[in-house]
Amino acid sequence: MKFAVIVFPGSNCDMDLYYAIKDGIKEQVELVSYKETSLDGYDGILIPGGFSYGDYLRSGAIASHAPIIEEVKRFADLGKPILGICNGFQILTEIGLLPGTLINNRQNRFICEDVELIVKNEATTFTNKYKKNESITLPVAHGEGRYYCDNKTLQELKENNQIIFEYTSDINGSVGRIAGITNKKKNVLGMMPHPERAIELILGSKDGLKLFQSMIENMKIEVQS
Ligand SMILES: NC(=O)CC[C@H](N)C(=O)O
Repeated sequence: MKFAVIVFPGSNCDMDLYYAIKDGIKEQVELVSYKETSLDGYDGILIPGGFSYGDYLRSGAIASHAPIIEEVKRFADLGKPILGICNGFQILTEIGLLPGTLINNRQNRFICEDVELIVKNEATTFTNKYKKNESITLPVAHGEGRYYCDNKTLQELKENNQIIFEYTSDINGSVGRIAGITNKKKNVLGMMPHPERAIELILGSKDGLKLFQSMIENMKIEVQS
């Protein structure tokens, strides 16, 4: 199994993700430039956190026009797994692979802290090593992390079980305390908290590890079938 971590100008969690895969689940991983136009040979795509293009215009807005994006969309259409964390989540909403958007935190400042989340849907490629409603702790570090969508979209997210992670308290004003969602097909996950920064206890939590373990297990099953 081989993962690609897509690197944009201003990505700054790319190496965290790289090591989460290399050392956390001991699988192959390569950094792939935003200038590339092919993702052939990769089984999973990871879009890291950071400040792509300095978050100018809106976080993720300029990255959504990068050369690699058409290929990310093609990969999603094929049903292959894509995980976007923080700025990665912002990019996934900008390119329309996930509904809604991320806007300034209600408190209008950057927040950086460990937060408690509930795993609302454990029956996905990304979460099936967790228990339903399991409480986990992951760090957040964002200024534009407030998930927003209209009521109709929120209803659809609920009906299709697309809400994957929910904050236990209202940390930034997100609609429905949403911390992470998937697309309808459930092969694209976007989340604001950082599982790649919580893969060993020395980092304060290893609650993020099961996410990568779930992904790899399901990717292997998919390839065998
Ligand atoms: N850690 C990150 O990805 C930062 C996210 C982002 N660009 C923000 O501040 O909203």
